[in-house]
Amino acid sequence: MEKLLIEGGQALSGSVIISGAKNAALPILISSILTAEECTYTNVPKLRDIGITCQLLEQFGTQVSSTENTVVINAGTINSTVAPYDLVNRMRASILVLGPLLARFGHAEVSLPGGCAIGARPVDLHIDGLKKLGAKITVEAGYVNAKVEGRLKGNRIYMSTISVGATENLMMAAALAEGTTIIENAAREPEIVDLANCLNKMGAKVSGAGSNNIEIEGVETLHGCEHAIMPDRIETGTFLVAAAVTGEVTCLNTDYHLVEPVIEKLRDANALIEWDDNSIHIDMRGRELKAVNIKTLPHPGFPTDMQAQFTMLNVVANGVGTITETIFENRFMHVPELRRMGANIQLEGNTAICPEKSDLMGAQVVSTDLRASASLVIAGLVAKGVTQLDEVFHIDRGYENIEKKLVGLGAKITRVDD
Ligand SMILES: CC(=O)N[C@H]1[C@@H](OP(=O)(O)OP(=O)(O)OC[C@H]2O[C@@H](n3ccc(=O)[nH]c3=O)[C@H](O)[C@@H]2O)O[C@H](CO)[C@@H](O)[C@@H]1O
Ligand SMILES: C=C(OP(=O)(O)O)C(=O)O
Repeated sequence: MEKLLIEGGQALSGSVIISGAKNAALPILISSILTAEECTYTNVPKLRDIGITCQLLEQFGTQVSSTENTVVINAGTINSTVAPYDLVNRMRASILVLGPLLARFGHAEVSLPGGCAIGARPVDLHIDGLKKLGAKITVEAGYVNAKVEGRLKGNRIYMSTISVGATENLMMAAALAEGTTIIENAAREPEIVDLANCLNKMGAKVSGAGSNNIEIEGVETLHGCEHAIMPDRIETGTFLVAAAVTGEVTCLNTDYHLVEPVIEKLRDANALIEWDDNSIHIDMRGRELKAVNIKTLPHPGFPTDMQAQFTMLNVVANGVGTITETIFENRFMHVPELRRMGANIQLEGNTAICPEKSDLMGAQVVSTDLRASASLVIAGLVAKGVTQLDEVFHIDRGYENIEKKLVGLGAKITRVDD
């Protein structure tokens, strides 16, 4: 099992190149299912979840080739529409194949993703939305079986809960439906805009992505495309928080506008932030770090995927900081691990309160999920002594070369395998 050994106490300084966004790359790679022509994607991050997505696409019979950060997919050779448990189980976003497979082939059998460390994460909105488009869907023996006679039919779909994944699944399915679909109360995340832009390059007619109402005028076929994946706003935010507790960092190949909710909180924390067209500089040297108050919300609110990192920031900041998680019901798994390092965090329902600044000591801690691991790495950078982070595969789901990037900024981190 691989683990990270982090020797704390080094001031971070320098520049880091931000990778393409995992949460944009996953649906976009999956959207290649919608066409029999070749699609070329650049700025694809090399991540565990991207590897699993490629395996899943190959399982359907697609041809996938990758070099560095480019992935080329040809789904003209698909001969199966079954997404098996052993792959879906390894990555929840696999459920996103349901809409595209159904729209292009008229059938799909996709294993139900289970819950995960951060919550139950049901897929009812995906299923109900596809039913509104005319699919017949049953759930049996752990599989979602979906069928449609002829093409899906456009419809008005109101989402009772804002869901990123369901919005993406339905947008992809509706792209090949007959007639017009309107998704009301759609998610507005930037990754949805990136997916819509990519679909439009394939010949789809999607408008309104990034707003509450997305309109998709279905077309009969889609064609191949070339698309560069947007920068990862969560990786950007994670490096900004790492810098806020240790020194100064410039994030390159990113976009300030993607991280405005995070920047606002870093300014509340007393960070000096400067930015230009594709970089963001944060400097905390000689400044007092102040605890912040945060409530996670769907975009453009504060992202839940940055909650664990800011919980960690509050641990070492001056003053009282309060963080309320409203998206997932169990997203505080990092708290007991941070406590093992000496963090004073009180949990009251879905709120984590840091009443005062804590001095952290290195300890053996375990990753429970992706962003929890990121918060523990940041804790390790600040703590006295050595932190051993176990189950490190969680962080490899979403951070490309995490330890190499941090070492490039002056951190002392090694990966060991035993
Ligand atoms: C691959 C990807 O892009 N993952 C992101 C995506 O996850 P994901 O798309 O899974 O998250 P959703 O936006 O769907 O989930 C939001 C809330 O809706 C609930 N829900 C969702 C679907 C459904 O059918 N029924 C239902 O009740 C969920 O349990 C959750 O409480 O958005 C989350 C919220 O910003 C992020 O934390 C994840 O990083
Ligand atoms: C929760 C996340 O991802 P996923 O939806 O893939 O589990 C995340 O990126 O923080």
